[in-house]
Amino acid sequence: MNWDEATTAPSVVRLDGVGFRYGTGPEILSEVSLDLPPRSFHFLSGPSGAGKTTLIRLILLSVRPTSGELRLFGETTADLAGDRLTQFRRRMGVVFQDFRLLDHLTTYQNVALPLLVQGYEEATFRGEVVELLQWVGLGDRIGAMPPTLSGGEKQRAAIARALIARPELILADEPTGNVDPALARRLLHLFVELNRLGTSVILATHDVALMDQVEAGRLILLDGRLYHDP
Ligand SMILES: Nc1ncnc2c1ncn2[C@@H]1O[C@H](COP(=O)(O)OP(=O)(O)OP(=O)(O)O)[C@@H](O)[C@H]1O
Repeated sequence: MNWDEATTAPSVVRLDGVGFRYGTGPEILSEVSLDLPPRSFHFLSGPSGAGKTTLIRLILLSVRPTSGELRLFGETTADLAGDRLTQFRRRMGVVFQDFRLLDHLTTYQNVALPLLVQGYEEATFRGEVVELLQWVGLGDRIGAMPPTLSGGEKQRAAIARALIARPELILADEPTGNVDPALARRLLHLFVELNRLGTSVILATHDVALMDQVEAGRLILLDGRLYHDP
């Protein structure tokens, strides 16, 4: 990237004074502002119930701000609907806390699903899916059904599925929960490597020891407010 591109590239995620409540419930997020440049890596932390998953759902456009503005890839998202909304969502990959793998499909089919849904022919991506599964260390579990995978294997399958369509932004909600510290470090390094290749990463975690291993921005949610460290 040359200097001109670096200075003009729009923020991947920008929130200005965003507030959010579920229905008529209490305000979960208040006056949240955030400006994440392309190719950045941020941890998102905060106590249980602070709103980390909610913030991720907002960025994924699964729920909409009750106040303030959310911009993605330099564009306002307030009026997105239909095909345009689908196009925006396809620019993001997500690893859910509970994996959300489909139990009746193999590991390979789960990871290939986002490409099938987008209308690609299997012959065009088969090698790529296998290569990605090998990259996340699941080369020998390609034909396995999710109920037979360990927690760590399910997490890696969910990570591979989030990456297969080469998203510009990846959101991962506790992707290293439920695995031992050594595997957590390996999974973290998958995200670091991905970030080196150009993808922006937001990784929600409670794990301070994990955050200490990577030099990255830290976003901290506390009482509905978002703090930046540094
Ligand atoms: N669909 C919903 N309807 C109403 N309230 C909700 C809903 N989802 C979450 N909440 C509430 O919003 C608040 C924030 O929840 P959220 O899951 O975003 O927190 P979190 O920081 O991700 O928590 P954890 O670390 O435990 O996963 C909590 O008080 C939760 O009870």
